[in-house]
Amino acid sequence: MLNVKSINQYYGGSHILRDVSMEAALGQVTVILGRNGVGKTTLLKSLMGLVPIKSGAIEFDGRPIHQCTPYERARAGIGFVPQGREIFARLTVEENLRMGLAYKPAGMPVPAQLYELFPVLRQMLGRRGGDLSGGQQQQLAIARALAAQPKLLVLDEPTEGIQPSIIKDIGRVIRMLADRGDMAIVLVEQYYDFAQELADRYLVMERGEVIAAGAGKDMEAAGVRQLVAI
Ligand SMILES: Nc1ncnc2c1ncn2[C@@H]1O[C@H](COP(=O)(O)OP(=O)(O)OP(=O)(O)O)[C@@H](O)[C@H]1O
Repeated sequence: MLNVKSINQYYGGSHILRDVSMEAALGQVTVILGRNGVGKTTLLKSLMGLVPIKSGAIEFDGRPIHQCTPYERARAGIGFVPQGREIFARLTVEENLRMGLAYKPAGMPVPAQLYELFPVLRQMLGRRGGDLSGGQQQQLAIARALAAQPKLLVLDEPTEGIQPSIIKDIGRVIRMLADRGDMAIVLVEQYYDFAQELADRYLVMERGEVIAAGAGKDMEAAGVRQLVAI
């Protein structure tokens, strides 16, 4: 589904991603862990085409996409939930959800299933995004990414600054989406227990490199908790 082959990325003269390779499969949650500043967000931005890579390749659904614009990648079926959520504060919840459909044919409805996943959004359709709590905004950001029914969902630290009950809800939704079997999920996460609970596969980054990877069930035994402890 997603195949990242030895990518290198630079910010100016700083070599940030160093020969990073990874895969994500349908029906699986692939978790990326690592301490602050190791390049996790940069890796996701490279997947989305928000920053250019200098070398390597990114294949999605069997075709190279690393030359494609972010718009083309979204159209190809990649949904992105950015760090910090990036909700449109002055637009309503419903308008935010419609933004997720921006590149779909005009008049396409917001999938009703989103309100089953996040019932709170249905109650708040007319409320401005900026007036929602952090947890509700996170749910809205995920729902907005899901509106276009992506084949790959990429999430950057969805638990950051969110209260425990909503973290649980978000975890349930991520598991459910993966178990449906028609979507691959890539999750960057610093909250170890949440990451471990969801991971089918994991990889750990340090200074722009992948230093460990394996099956989610082996994370504890492999000492990943210690690798990412601050
Ligand atoms: N726009 C930028 N210009 C220059 N350097 C940047 C830029 N964005 C990030 N960096 C640097 O790239 C490195 C990787 O940052 P990145 O945000 O990818 O790390 P991260 O693992 O996601 O960290 P965090 O968990 O804090 O979000 C850091 O050293 C950071 O300072």
